[in-house]
Amino acid sequence: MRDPLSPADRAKFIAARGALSLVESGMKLGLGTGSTANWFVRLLGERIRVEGIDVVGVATSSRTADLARKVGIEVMDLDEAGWLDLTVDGADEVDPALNLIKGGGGAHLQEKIVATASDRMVVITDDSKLVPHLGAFPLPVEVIPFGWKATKAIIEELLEQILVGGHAVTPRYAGQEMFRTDEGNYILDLHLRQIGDPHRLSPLLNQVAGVVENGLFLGVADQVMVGYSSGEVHQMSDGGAMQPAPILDDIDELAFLMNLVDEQKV
Ligand SMILES: O=C(CO)[C@H](O)[C@H](O)COP(=O)(O)O
Repeated sequence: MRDPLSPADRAKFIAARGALSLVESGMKLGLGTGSTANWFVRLLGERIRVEGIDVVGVATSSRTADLARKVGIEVMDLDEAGWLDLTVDGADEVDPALNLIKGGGGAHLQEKIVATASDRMVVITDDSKLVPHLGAFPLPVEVIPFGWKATKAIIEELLEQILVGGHAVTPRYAGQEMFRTDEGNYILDLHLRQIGDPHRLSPLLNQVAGVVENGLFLGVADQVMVGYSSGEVHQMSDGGAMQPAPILDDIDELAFLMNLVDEQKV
């Protein structure tokens, strides 16, 4: 039978399934944002439906909160939850030291707060996001709207001082309007090609007045689940070592996916 998922979605789906095996009843979970994290949220809803496990979720965006409630996950805010057992989220780039670029969906501020308020952060990704060095993906920086052009100019000057040319800073748009984060802020995308020293760049960016948070997640992720379109999933640990990950077999995958197809979600 033809797979209802495209190869790209199969890889994201299987990474999310790999992380599902880390969830235990009683956990407080951070729920990431983006197409890969959405698979995890849908699968978690299915596990709650089938097994009746008792978990609560803290969403990293209003989009994720809406989806989580829809699939039957109890959603709390972070202050109510206090501290989280596990956060599962996607990424735009992952290097062998498990450093990340996030914020392609513009949610990296809440994502970073939630991930760092968790005992463990597990990244779910397809293999296309694995890179030897961060920086080919534009680095998102959330800035407050007040004086954002001045903030942008200072970031450009900073990049000029610490990088060897060839970079650009572009405001993110959603159609004709500037993209707004859940906090009402703007995103500047830094086109850097390669980030030589992310540990140096991250605090420098965050020191600029008007910058709220950048999308570098350094030393935040504990583990990475890498999904492949072949249906395999591997766990990557710090240093880039890979080993096959277990998959829970208590979800009727075909029925779950066909249901989404019927609802035209796939
Ligand atoms: O950081 C994010 C949102 O701010 C996402 O996790 C990242 O953009 C990956 O998204 P996707 O799973 O859709 O490729």
